[in-house]
Amino acid sequence: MNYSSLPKIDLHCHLDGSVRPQTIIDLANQQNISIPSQDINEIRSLMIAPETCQNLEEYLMRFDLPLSVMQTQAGIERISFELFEDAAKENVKYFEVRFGPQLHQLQGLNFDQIIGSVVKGMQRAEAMYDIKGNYILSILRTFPKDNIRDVIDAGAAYLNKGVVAFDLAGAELPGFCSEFIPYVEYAVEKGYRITIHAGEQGVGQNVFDAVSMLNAERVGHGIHITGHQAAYDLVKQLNIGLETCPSSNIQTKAVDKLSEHPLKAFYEDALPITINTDNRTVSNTTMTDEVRKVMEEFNLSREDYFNIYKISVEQAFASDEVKQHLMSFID
Ligand SMILES: O=c1[nH]cnc2c1ncn2[C@H]1C[C@H](O)[C@@H](CO)O1
Ligand SMILES: [Zn+2]
Repeated sequence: MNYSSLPKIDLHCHLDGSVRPQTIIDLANQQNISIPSQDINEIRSLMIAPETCQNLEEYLMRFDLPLSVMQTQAGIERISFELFEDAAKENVKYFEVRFGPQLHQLQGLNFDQIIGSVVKGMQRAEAMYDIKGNYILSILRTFPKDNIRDVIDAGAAYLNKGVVAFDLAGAELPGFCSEFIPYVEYAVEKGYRITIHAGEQGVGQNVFDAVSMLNAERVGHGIHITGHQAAYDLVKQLNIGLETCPSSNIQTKAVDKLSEHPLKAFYEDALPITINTDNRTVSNTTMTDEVRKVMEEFNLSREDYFNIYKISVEQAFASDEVKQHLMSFID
C-alpha cells in the first residue's frame, strides 16, 4: 500500500507542537532569542517527547521552545503556512489545526493579530496547494479564565473565514468541564463548533461531561470511554467523533502500546473514529505515519481506510462544499 498517496484528513493537530525544527532556529536568530543549540538535530531532539515520558504533563513541557519563537505576527504566519505546506505534500486534503491564542501574547500581540496571522498563513498555503483548512481555538484549561471571552470575541470575526471551532486543551483533571460551561455557551452563541480534549489522561467521566455539559460534537482522544459504560453509550448514541492520535497516546502513556489502543474495537463497534497526528514535531509523526502504523497494526484494508476517511469527512467542521470536494477523493 502506498500510504503517502492516499488522500488524508487530519482533524486534530496542534500548531505549536508541529513546528519545523529549522524554523525554530531561523526565527530565534531573526528575533535574537537564545536557544539551546544551532544544530537542527539537537533542536529536533529537544522538541520530540521521549518514549520515557511519564504522563501528559511531561509531554506538554515540549511546547516551551516552539512557543518562544511564536510571539510575532510574521513568525506565527510562517509556521502556519509551513504546517499546511507539509501536510499538503503528504496528501492531506483537509486539515483542522488548533492552537492556543493565550500562548502567543508574550510580546504584546493582541488576539486579533494572533488569530489573523494563523489564518493568513493557512490561506497562503491553500492558494498554493490542493489543501483546505480551518482553525480551532484552544483554551488552556490551567490558565486564568479572565480572557476567554476576549479570545472568543476576537475569533468570532474569523468564523467561517478560517476559524470554525472552540476547544479546551492542556492538562486534564477529573471534573474539569463544569467550570467551563458559561464560556462554551458563549462560544456556541457566537457560532463556534465544539470539540473538547477529554478522556486522554483523565477518566471516562470527562467525556460524558464534555458531551452532556459542554455539548461537544467531537472529543480529542476519548480513549478512556473504554472504562466508562455511560460515556461509551453516549458517544455511540450521539455519534460523537473520536479524534484518536495513536503516537501521542503512547508517548503520554494514555495507552502502553499501539496494539492496546482501543481504536480498532471502537471502529468494529461502529463508533465514529478518526485518525490524527496531534503534534507532528513533538510526537515525531506525520499523517502518513499514523495511517501506516494503524493500518499495519490492526490489519485494516483499503476499504476500512476509506470508511474511516468518510467518517472524518462527516465529522469535519467544514462547509458542505468542502465536504463534497473531499468525497471526490474516494476511489
Ligand atoms: O495531547 C494534548 N492534550 C492536551 N493538550 C495538548 C495536547 N497537545 C498539545 N496540547 C496543548 C499544548 C499546546 O501548547 C496547546 C495549544 O496547542 O495545547
Ligand atoms: Zn491534542
